[in-house]
Amino acid sequence: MLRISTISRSFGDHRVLDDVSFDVEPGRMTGFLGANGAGKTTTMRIILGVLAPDSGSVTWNGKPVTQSVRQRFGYMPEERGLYPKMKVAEQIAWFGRLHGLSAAKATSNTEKLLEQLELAERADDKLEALSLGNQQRAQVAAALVHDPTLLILDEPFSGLDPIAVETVLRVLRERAADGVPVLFSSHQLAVVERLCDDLVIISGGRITASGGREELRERYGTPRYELVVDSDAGWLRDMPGIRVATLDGPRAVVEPEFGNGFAGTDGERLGQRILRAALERGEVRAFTPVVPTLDEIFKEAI
Ligand SMILES: Nc1ncnc2c1ncn2[C@@H]1O[C@H](COP(=O)(O)OP(=O)(O)OP(=O)(O)O)[C@@H](O)[C@H]1O
Repeated sequence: MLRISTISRSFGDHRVLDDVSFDVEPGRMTGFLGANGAGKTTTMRIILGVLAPDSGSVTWNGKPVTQSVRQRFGYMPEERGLYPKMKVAEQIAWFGRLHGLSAAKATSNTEKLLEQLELAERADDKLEALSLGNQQRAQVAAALVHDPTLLILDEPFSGLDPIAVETVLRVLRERAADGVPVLFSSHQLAVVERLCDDLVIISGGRITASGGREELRERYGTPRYELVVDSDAGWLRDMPGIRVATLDGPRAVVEPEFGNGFAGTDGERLGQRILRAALERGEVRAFTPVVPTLDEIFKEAI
């Protein structure tokens, strides 16, 4: 497991990271979400040892990260680092050699990855001849070629078309399933919402929320119910203990006025009271919990 503990970093008098702590667990895809300039890249650079923190520490399986441990990490930097004039397979294998693979292993890993990333046909083309999306697939291959113990990827999905997103995702998921912790940054909510198991949200250099995706939904999203009846649901406005979030004739979305929403015993009782009141007035077409989207959580957490 990778543990980031109370890391702070300033550039001049600009405090870019402020007491940042979170874990990246084996076997999980952890999405690192934040607006431009929130501090994602700086955090990743510190994990990779490219940049030193002013205070705080990074540990791998409980120990400080040494150079030999770091050599086994896989990193896809924000400023993509491949050589435009070099052939795709040649340079991916070369990256494998830089990370200590034998020539034979570097070649076989490269071939397998290019196959998986659907780039095999472009193996002997120069990188610059590839579309931007394909260049990005090659970047992913370069980060993975040495079978890393940890994967840190800066915006790996940005600029990819939906098919390429699926291809890259399949490859990353396979690594995660093998027990590799995967941390990937993104400022695209929709991408992260679908792809991550765990989520770390950073805003202005501070972690504002972190945890399992479902757990965060429950913790941060305001729980609501949608009620659909057979006549106007305006009577909900007079019901004590709830607030009507939206009302459109027979269709309403309600949330508790105070406390922990509809979670817990009190919340459940309140839910049942709303349902009974609706049944007393006629037919109930639907009564369903509304799961908050990551978008709502993100807005609440920053
Ligand atoms: N070397 C540097 N010198 C001065 N300021 C820096 C340096 N590197 C980063 N910063 C500043 O630190 C802040 C965080 O930048 P960082 O690149 O970590 O954010 P980010 O979340 O990765 O954003 P983006 O999505 O735009 O890449 C920004 O205000 C940036 O201008």
